[in-house]
Amino acid sequence: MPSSLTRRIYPPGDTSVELPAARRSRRQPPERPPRLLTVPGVPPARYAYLGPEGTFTEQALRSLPAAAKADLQPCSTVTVALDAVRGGEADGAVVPIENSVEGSVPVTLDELATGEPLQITREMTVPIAFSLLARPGVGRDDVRRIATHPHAAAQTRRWCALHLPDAEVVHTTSTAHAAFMLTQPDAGWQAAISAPVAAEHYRLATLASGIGDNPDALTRFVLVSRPGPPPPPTGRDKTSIVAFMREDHPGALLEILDQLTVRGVNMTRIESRPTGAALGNYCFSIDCEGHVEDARVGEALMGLRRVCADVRFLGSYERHDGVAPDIRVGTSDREFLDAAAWLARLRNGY
Ligand SMILES: O=C(O)C(=O)Cc1ccccc1
Repeated sequence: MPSSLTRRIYPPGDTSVELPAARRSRRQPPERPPRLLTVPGVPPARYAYLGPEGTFTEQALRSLPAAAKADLQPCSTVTVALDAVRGGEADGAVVPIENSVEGSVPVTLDELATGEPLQITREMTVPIAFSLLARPGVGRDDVRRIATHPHAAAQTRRWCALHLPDAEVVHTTSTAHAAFMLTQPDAGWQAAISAPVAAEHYRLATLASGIGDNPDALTRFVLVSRPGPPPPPTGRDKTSIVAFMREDHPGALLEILDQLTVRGVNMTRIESRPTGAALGNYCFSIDCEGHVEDARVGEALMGLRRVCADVRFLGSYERHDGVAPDIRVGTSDREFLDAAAWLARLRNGY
C-alpha cells in the first residue's frame, strides 16, 4: 500500500511503481504551483487519469484531441489523480463524475468540494459496455469471485445474478485494475468486469460481452485543472458549484434554489453530500446551465455568496451534448445590463 508520503501513479505498462508525493503540512498549505493553462487554446501536456491502462476514464481522456500528443499518467485512484494536479505533477486530470444509471461518483464530488481548489474545464461522456474477462483457459464454471469497480458492479448486477448467481462480487479501484490483477499470480478472483479494451491490454479471454443491465448507460467524465480563468462562453455551457449552508434552518435549501430560480438559471443536477464536519452537516453539489460570464449566472452566484456560508466555484465549461439553455424573458444579458444601467441613472439623479 502507498504510505502517506507516496502516491501511486502507474507508469505506462507497469502498475506497481510508487512515486514520492509532495510533503504536505496541515497547517501550512503547499505553495500553489503555477497553472500551466495560461495560453488560450494550448492544452496541458501532462494528464493524470484513473488507471491503470484500459479504464473507461482512459477512453474519455483519449477522446480529447489534445491527449494524442500528451503524456498520460495512469493513477491508482481518483484522489491520486487529482492530487497530481494539485501538486503540479500533472496539468490536468480526467476522472469519472456521474453515471446515467448509478448516479454520481461520490469520491469525485467530495474531492472537488474539499482541499486545494480545482476547476473543471471540460466534460465528456463515454458509452459504457462491460465484458467479463478471465485468464485464457478459465471457464465460467471456474468463477467464484468477480472483481470490478463499484459502479460497474451496480450496472451488471442483474446479469451476474442470472448467469453467475453463486459468484461473489468484490470491488476494486477501477475496472482495469480488476483485469490487470488477473495477470498477477495472486489476484484473489477469477474474473473481472471491465471495458472490452482491457482484454487486449492484459491478454485476457472474454467470457461474455455486453453484460451491462442497461445498454444505453453513459458515464460523464470531467477534465480538471488548477484554478484559472474559465474557458470562454460558448452559449452551451454548464457551471458547477458547491454551496455550503450557513446553519440548519427551515427553508435553507429553498433559499439556495431561489437564488437560481429568480434569475432563470436551470439546474441540471443537485446532490447533498456530508461535509464531514458533523453529523447532519451537508453541502450541495450543483450543476446549472450557463457560464459564469452570463449575467444571470453571475448574479445567481453573487446571491448564493450572500446566503451561504461558502460557495466553491468548480468551473464553467462547454456541455458535452451541445444543448443551449432556454433563456427566459427578463434573464438575458441585455436585460440584466439594462436594469443595471437604469439603477445607475436613478442613483445619479437623471
Ligand atoms: O473503472 C473504470 O474503468 C473507470 O473508468 C471508472 C468507471 C467505472 C464504471 C463505469 C464507468 C467508469
